[in-house]
This record gives sequence, C-alpha cells and structure tokens, in this order.
Amino acid sequence: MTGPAATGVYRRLSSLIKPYRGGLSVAVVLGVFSSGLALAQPMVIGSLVGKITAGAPATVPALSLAALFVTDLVLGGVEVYLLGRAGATLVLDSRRRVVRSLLRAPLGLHLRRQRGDLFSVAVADTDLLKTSLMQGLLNLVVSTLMVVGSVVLMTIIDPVLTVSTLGVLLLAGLATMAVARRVRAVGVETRERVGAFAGALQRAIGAIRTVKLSRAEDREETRIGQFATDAYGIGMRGVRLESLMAPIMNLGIQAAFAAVFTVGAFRLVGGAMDTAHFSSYLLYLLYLIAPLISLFSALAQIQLGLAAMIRVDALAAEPEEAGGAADVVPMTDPALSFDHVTFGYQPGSPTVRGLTFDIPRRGFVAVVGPSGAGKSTIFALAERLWDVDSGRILLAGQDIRDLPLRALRGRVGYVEQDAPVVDGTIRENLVFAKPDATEEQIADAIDKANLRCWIDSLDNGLDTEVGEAGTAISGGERQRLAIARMLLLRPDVLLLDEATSQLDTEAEIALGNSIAAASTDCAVVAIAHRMATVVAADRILVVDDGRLQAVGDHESLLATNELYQRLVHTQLGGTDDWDPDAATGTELAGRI
Ligand SMILES: Nc1ncnc2c1ncn2[C@@H]1O[C@H](COP(=O)(O)OP(=O)(O)OP(=O)(O)O)[C@@H](O)[C@H]1O
Repeated sequence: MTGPAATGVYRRLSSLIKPYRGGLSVAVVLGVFSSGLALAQPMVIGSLVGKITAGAPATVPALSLAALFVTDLVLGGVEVYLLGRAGATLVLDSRRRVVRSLLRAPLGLHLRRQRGDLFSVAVADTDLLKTSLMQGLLNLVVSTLMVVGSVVLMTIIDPVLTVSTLGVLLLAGLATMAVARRVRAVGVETRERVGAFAGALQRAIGAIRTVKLSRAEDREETRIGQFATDAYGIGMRGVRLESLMAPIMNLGIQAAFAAVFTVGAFRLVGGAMDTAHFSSYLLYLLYLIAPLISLFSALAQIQLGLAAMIRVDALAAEPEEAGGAADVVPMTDPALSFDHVTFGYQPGSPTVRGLTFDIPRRGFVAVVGPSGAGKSTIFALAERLWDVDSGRILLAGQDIRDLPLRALRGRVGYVEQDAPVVDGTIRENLVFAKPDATEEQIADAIDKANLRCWIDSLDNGLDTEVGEAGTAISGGERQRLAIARMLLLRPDVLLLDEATSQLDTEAEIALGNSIAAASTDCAVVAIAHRMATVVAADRILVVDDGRLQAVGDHESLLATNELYQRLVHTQLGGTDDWDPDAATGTELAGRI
C-alpha cells in the first residue's frame, strides 16, 4: 500500500476507531501515564543509589519507589480493561455490520463468494480488528511516547551518550522497518489464504453426507489439506520475517549497550559524568528497549489489522437489496402477471425470454418443463431474488419493483424444493416467517397442510426438533411443514417448488390436499414434478428453454402439445390414460 491508497486506508482507520476513541483515549492516557511513572523509576532508583552510596537516609526514595510500583499496577489494570472493552465493542459492531450485509445483500454475493470465506471474514477478521488493530494502535502510541520520553530524559542526563546510542539504534530501527513492511504484505495474503481454506472446509462439511456416500473423505482431506498447507506456507513466510526482526533489534540493542559502556567509561574516567547519572542513564536505556520492540511489532501488528479491516469493510459495503416504497394496493385479478419478462444470470445469455402470462387470484396453476427450462428462475423473479432485465412483473397490477421487499415477500410465499426447513423445532419452523402467529393460526395452518396426524403422533408435538436442515424428518413432512409456514403468512400467491424425490401415496395425497386447501384461499403456483399435481391443476404452463410454450389443462395439452406429451411420459411418470383416482385417491380427484 502506497500513496493515495494508503492515505485512504489510514483515513478509513481513523473513522473506524472514531466511535471508540473515548475508551481508547483514556487507555492511551493511562498507558502514557503509567509509562511516565515507569520513566520516573530510574530517577528514583538513581536517587536511592546516590543516598545509599553517600550513607544518607533513603526512606523517601524507597517509599516513592513503592508508590510508583503500586500506581503503575492499578493504571495498567484499568488500561487493559478499557482497551479490552473498546476492542470487544469494535468486534461486536463490525460483526453486526457484516451480518447485516450477509443477510441483506443480493443473492449474487452468496454465489460469487464461498461461504467459508464469508464466515472467515465474519468470525476471524473481525476478531483481528481487536487483537491487531486496537492493541496495535495502543502499543504504537504508548511506545512512541515512551521512546520519545526516554530519549528526552537520556538527553538531559547526557547528550553525548544519547547521540551515540541513538545512532546505533536508528540503524537497527531502519532495518526492522524494512522487514515490517514485508510482514504487512505477507499478512494480507495470509488472510486471503485462510479464507480460501475456510471455503474449502465449508464445502466438504456442507455436503458431509455426499462426501461420505461418495467415499470422498480421503480426496477431500487431501484437497482441504492443500489449502491448509498453502495458508501454512504463507504463514511461515511471516514467521521467518518476524524471526528476523528480533535478532536485528537485539543486535542493535547490544551494539547500543556496547556504545554506551565504551563512551560512558571515557566520560566517567574524564569526570564528565558520575556513577549515579550513569546508572540512571543505563536504566533509561533498559526502559527504552521494551517500547522500541513494542513499537516495531505494533507496526507489523497494525498492518495485519488493516488487512482484516479492508476485508470486513468490503463485505459490509455490499449494497443491500433495494425495494420500492409504494403503498400496497388490495388484491385484484389476476394476482400475478409476467409481462414480456426476459432475464439472464449472465449478460447476453437469457434464461427466461419474453415470458407473458397471468396467474388468477384463486386456484391452482402448475408449471412444467424440462430440467433447466427456467421454472425455478420464474419463481425467483417473482420474489425479486433477481431483477428482470426487461419486461415487468405485476402483483395486483403493481410493478413488484415499486413494492417494499418485505411487503412483496409477505404477499408472495415461496416453498422451496431443497431446504425448506431450518434447524430448530417444528414450532420454530412454522412461525419462522410470521413470529407473531397466534395458536389458532398455527392450528389452522397445520390442518391445511395436513400435518395434524403427524404432529399428534410425536411425543414432543410442536416442540420436536427437526434436525439440521430437517434431516430428522421425512421429505414429505419437510415439504408440508414448509407449506404450513407459508400458509401462516396468508399469502396472496403461494409458489411451491414440488420435491423431485418420490413421495409415498399417502404423502402424495396429503400434499395434494394441502395444495387444494391453499388454492381456495389464494393463488397457488406449483412447479410440478409428478402427475398427481399436474392433473389437479386448473391451468398448466408449459415452459421450454425459458419460453412459454403452451397454456392449457391436462386434457387439451395432452391432445395438442408434443412437449407436454413427452413430459408426461418421461418426467411426470404418467401415461395417456393416467388415472388420478388410482394414484392419489378420491380426495384429490374430487377437487379437480
Ligand atoms: N444462480 C444461477 N446462476 C447461473 N445460472 C443459473 C443459476 N440458477 C440457475 N441457473 C441456470 O439457469 C437455467 C434455468 O435454471 P432453473 O433452475 O430455473 O431451471 P428449472 O427449470 O427449475 O430446472 P429443474 O427442473 O432442473 O429444477 C439452468 O441452465 C441453470 O443452470
């Protein structure tokens, strides 16, 4: 970092620590004060030595020395507490900023960056702000003042000796600074490598079942190990550089002592200095060593903290998803309309093209199409997880870009296919989208989602844990639980991405009944993966390669649309004479 970039970083550092400057300043003042007291110690000790060697009473300097020690201890304790508190608050505030950004940034962020790397910023880099930045800054200020103070006092005692001491120390200091600059560069790279290691680890842990079932433990261990080795390699470069700093400083200190003793001997012999002043001077030299080392290591420490600050800031500065501010209008018919919608994940490569269709206010619409046709993308667009490239999506006649996101996502419920439940109890899952739901509303949603029998059969009922990502409950239960959660919202439009995995007949009937119950209250749109769902629909949208190919009911599409016929036979598990009663029972068929 040089020039304007470095200026920007230091300006940002100054604004970052501004809110904590109260505690930090007091800690610095205490640190300086306690350093000042430490600087007074050689004077007092010198006077003690002088009194003893002259045979005079030494009570006053002895008591003064004891008072200095005690005060130093107390001030040191308060300083550590204040610094710790300022650092912990900085970590807390930074984590809040990062969490806010992680939850509110557009989905693109989560696709662009590995989760482990994002965790590493939220957990490890924020912590470095405290350990490296706050501590480093305090050490820097206090050490600098202590060095300056020592040098001033040493100059007062003997300027000639001071010039020779500083000459030697300056050379050692310059060499140490050169090494410290390289430590900073290595530190930045280390943070990035640690982030990459966390990303690799998260990939395996996030798919631990797949790893085990694919017998990929050894391969993943080697792969992740490689990332760890990379981080180790760069970390070791840092260790080697840091280990260079200590000998350089030590050499400088030894040379300074040699210079002081040599020049001092001449001055003692020549009568330019007495033993009391010489012992005071030596003690100041000793006191100078610790702050000098602390000053140079603080410089390296701060560079690491700056590397962390840059990563934290970059994440916290991710723009939030932007919603509109229009007032929500009452529901109309059609509930949801796509008007010539085109969208692509990559520029110039549209995933949906010129889509135009209406979803009526009530009833059930199924969306079918080959894998990759763009069905889930249509749902994601309706929730504004992505924004259209051209065209409009209207909810009750209002462009969804004009609506506040909370209002939009409250009116359009989305039951996703893969991970519709979160770790916690059934109750926590039910009220996840509507934490203030009443017991009556919960009971109603449970009934509509056909979950009553299942929940009643559980020992802990609503307080049963569903396991991480719902692993402790079946696929059908997960799906209906997610439907119940969305029904609690009382959405105007319910989007349902049906599970692709096979459900047994009973679960299939239950799901069909849930959809049927929901579609009497609102518009239900389901990406259908099974025949029972498709034939239950009032209207079917056939999507192919991002385009709407046909719209109709089962019979008419079966008679006229070649793609639909193919889908029925190949993907939906149906036949031309498919009998809904035989497959799912009369409850569902009775609704059609
Ligand atoms: N986040 C994304 N980034 C880039 N491309 C994506 C993303 N999500 C989906 N796609 C691509 O967009 C296309 C449509 O995907 P989409 O998930 O909408 O299809 P689908 O019809 O729902 O498929 P399926 O039935 O297999 O779930 C696919 O080619 C897919 O690879």
